[in-house]
Amino acid sequence: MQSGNYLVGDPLSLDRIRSVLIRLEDTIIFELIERAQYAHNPRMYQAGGFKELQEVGFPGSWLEWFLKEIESFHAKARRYTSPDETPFTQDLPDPVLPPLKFPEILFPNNINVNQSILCFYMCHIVPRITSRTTRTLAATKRAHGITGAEEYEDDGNYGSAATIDVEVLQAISKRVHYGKFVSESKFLKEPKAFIPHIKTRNIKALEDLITKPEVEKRLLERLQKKAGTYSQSLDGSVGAEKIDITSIIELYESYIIPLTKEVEVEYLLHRLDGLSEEDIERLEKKGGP
Ligand SMILES: C=C(O[C@@H]1C=C(C(=O)O)C=C[C@H]1O)C(=O)O
Repeated sequence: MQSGNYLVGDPLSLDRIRSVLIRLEDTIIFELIERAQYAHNPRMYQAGGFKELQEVGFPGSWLEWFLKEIESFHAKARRYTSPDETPFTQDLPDPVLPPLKFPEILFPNNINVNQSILCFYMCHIVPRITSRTTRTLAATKRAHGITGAEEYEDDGNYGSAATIDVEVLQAISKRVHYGKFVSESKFLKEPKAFIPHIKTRNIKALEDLITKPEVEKRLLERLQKKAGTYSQSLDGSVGAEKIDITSIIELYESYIIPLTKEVEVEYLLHRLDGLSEEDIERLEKKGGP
């Protein structure tokens, strides 16, 4: 397994980049299993869902407040000076330490698709992965005479659930934005294949160039195995799986992979920005940035 730290080895080796994506699969699956142990708790995702937050001057949702507070601390610890970290929160504080000197691996860009990640996570993923726990909670409440709207979806574990939500979102964000490293690696391997389509902004041609169906197929097969193994109860009891495995496959197939490819294409569309014709010709002839 190659190091995930791009300061070690060839930072643009596609194999090394893919090994980082594979490691992030484990983080995402385990964190989703953790989140699935709590109910949906939909008020956590509603702006104004907690009057206590409004009273302290924060108009957003419980989860947005967690993201702001956690990312503000991480920003002071210079987390977002690293090119493989992308915040959800805007206007973060400056680091208390001078930024680390990272090698200029990526072409300058300000691609950030975290609002799309936040949207699909809250709207589609959380309700799906927590549905079993939510149903069990409702049955328990009914057994204690609590019926109607009070039955559903809320177990009050807002702090624990939001802490896990932030960890899942940060892992998904890192995975999706790693598409920039993937694109830089593929571009430098054969610039002349990409340059004409970048110049004509032929998105479909760029999508076809970066898409590797066999890699995606292997990923989904690996995910099925991993999710099946990780979600099993230790006693191997059937039906007590900790999470709906198909929800993890759907997360990747419908959201993570498509969004990663959108990041790859967006990065390529701006890969020649500011370069002179001579720079581009040099790229076409010899390769290299
Ligand atoms: C990330 C890559 O680029 C594309 C996106 C993939 C993904 O999001 O898993 C997999 C293969 C490619 O279609 C890659 O080539 O490894």
